[in-house]
Amino acid sequence: MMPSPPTPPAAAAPYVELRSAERVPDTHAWPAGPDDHHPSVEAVGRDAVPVVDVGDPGAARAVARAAEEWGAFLLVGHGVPARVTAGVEEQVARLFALPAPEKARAGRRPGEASGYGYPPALHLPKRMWSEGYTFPAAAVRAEFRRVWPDGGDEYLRFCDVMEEHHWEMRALGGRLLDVFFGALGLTADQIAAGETERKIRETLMATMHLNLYPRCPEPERAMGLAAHTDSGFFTFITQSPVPGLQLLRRGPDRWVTVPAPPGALVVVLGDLFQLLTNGRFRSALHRAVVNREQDRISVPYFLGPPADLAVAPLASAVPPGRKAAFRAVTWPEYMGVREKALRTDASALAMLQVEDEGEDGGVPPKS
Ligand SMILES: C=C1C[C@]23C[C@@]1(O)CC[C@H]2[C@@]12CCC[C@@](C)(C(=O)O1)[C@H]2[C@@H]3C(=O)O
Ligand SMILES: O=C(O)CCC(=O)C(=O)O
Ligand SMILES: [Fe+2]
Repeated sequence: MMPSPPTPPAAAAPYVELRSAERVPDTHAWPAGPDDHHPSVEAVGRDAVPVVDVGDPGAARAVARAAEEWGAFLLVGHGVPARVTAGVEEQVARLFALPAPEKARAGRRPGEASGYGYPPALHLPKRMWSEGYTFPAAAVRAEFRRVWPDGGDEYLRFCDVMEEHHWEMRALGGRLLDVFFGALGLTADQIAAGETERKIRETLMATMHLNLYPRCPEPERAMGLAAHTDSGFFTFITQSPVPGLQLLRRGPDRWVTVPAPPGALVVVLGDLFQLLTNGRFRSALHRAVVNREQDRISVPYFLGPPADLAVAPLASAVPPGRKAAFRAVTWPEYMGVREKALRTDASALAMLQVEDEGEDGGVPPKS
């Protein structure tokens, strides 16, 4: 689900050199849109972003609460070495610091899933104040030959670091998935014996999207990454210590700035997880804002089903005697539905909802 009305896509302009800009050019200046009518607030009191320690015996309960209320949380106690996270940020900064023609060698062409370029699923009237690079996490070595065709030390170092990050995140993804299953009420035995649960855990696919948000001379006129929900199951976001990620809290609607405590990963739930949990866990509307002083890097690691796996509500998430609230869909099908929904200002999840005695299927109102 994305909040903005359908708008003509921005002209396929190449990235402008954002770092040296003294003003925000017209192409990047965002008029006050629906998102901007909500105030941005600090993450304190009832707006404190939930923190979950994955090693805590009460983790499943904490995850259930956060997933129902926020669709997002900060994850600690995950065991990913700080050395790996620091290495990733260093390598991503180095990648984006390469001269423009070197990055352009890996430019993502229309219809391609990977490469240097704009977020593939956001079609917006204005450009965003960021640079991006998307690739399947398992294909880092093949992908980055496009940037460093001759291989060499820089290439090898980049790939080693990204691969180690991928292994850590993939293992953590499987572990957190079981915590989510526990949060739905499954016992350890049921999780171990469940055929669907096993299939989902074993086939989880990972995509990485590297984001650089350069510091901006007029941050209030620019947008780092426009408001969106992620489409997959869930996303781990490794972010630099510079805050910028915001989550939309409802009633009254307000943007909450997610803190960036050292070592914490942000977990954001996606639309297919809302569908998988029959609407019990919610995907989170989020965006990234920019600031005047510092560049910010974020490295989201998207986990979702393989392209040919149809995702339907888990039996354990459908209340006894009720029908599943959504029809089954594959990830590529869902992307198509979402694209169509965007053009008609509809909610993609609502389009997949199955009528059932008029009860709430768990789709939140469009913002
Ligand atoms: C796995 C994916 C999720 C994503 C589309 C993609 O194929 C690769 C990039 C991801 C991203 C990152 C920025 C925001 C977003 C909406 C977009 O346009 O590209 C997400 C996509 C998503 O979650 O649907
Ligand atoms: O920069 C961030 O923290 C968020 C990135 C994000 O939401 C995305 O790439 O999908
Ligand atoms: Fe996102």
